Amino acid sequence: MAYFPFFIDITDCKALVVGSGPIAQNKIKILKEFGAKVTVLSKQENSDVTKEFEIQDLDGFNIVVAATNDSQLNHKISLECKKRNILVNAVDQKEDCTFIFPSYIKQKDVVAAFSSSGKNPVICQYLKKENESIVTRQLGEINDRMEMIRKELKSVDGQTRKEILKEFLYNQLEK
Ligand SMILES: C[C@@]1(CC(=O)O)c2cc3[nH]c(cc4nc(cc5[nH]c(cc(n2)[C@H]1CCC(=O)O)[C@@](C)(CC(=O)O)[C@@H]5CCC(=O)O)C(CC(=O)O)=C4CCC(=O)O)c(CCC(=O)O)c3CC(=O)O
Ligand SMILES: NC(=O)C1=CN([C@@H]2O[C@H](COP(=O)(O)OP(=O)(O)OC[C@H]3O[C@@H](n4cnc5c(N)ncnc54)[C@H](O)[C@@H]3O)[C@@H](O)[C@H]2O)C=CC1
Repeated sequence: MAYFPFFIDITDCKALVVGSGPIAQNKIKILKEFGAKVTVLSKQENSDVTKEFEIQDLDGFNIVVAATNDSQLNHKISLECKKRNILVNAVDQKEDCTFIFPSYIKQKDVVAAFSSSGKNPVICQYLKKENESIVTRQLGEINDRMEMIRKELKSVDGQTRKEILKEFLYNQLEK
């Protein structure tokens, strides 16, 4: 079954990443790019908390990424998060994830995200590459401008508003 693409506001969510190797670093960068408050726990020095993981380390977090190289530990973290209704991603096992990271293009607040529902991340990378010429920086900037215009058009009837907004968008794209 395909996964449904919820877009979720994670600003100021408390995220815990267990592990600080290259795979964890990528997830940390992404979570921070979308405004989450990230704590990194691992046995390595390049973490906020340097220690062996224990279950009570999950206390107080809304999002957890199990990014260790120990698949049994990642599985254990996932089970505990599921019990506590904490969103969990395990980097080595799709079944241990209650959410997965897509491949995405972000231009300011415009976000295009691609998923294979965990079947084949390389397809996601292909889709990202193919769409980079459409999801441009310009589109991100136009989006900001259109937010203001849309607010000003609140009192205009729906159909007219839609037409004005579409025309504005296409005009801007031609510039
Ligand atoms: C389920 C998921 C969970 C999650 O991580 O969220 C997951 C799981 C796994 N990935 C594995 C391997 C690889 N993953 C990548 C790349 C990406 N993987 C990402 C997401 C996801 N990967 C989630 C599903 C997303 C979906 O399909 O919709 C991307 C999109 C997002 C990101 O991580 O940033 C990012 C591309 C971003 C970009 O470039 O834009 C590459 C390619 C590369 O390295 O270049 C490889 C090597 C090739 C291969 O093996 O396929 C393995 C085997 C691990 C092992 O060997 O042990 C597992 C475990 C398993 O399959 O169960
Ligand atoms: N989802 C994805 O896109 C991909 C996932 N992977 C998976 O990601 C896993 C991690 O990869 P890397 O970052 O390269 O691994 P790594 O070996 O560089 O890092 C492992 C990290 O886990 C920490 N760790 C291990 N046991 C711990 C414990 N008991 N308590 C606290 N911290 C602990 C280590 O201190 C280290 O920071 C791989 O084993 C692989 O299965 C690999 C490729 C892509």
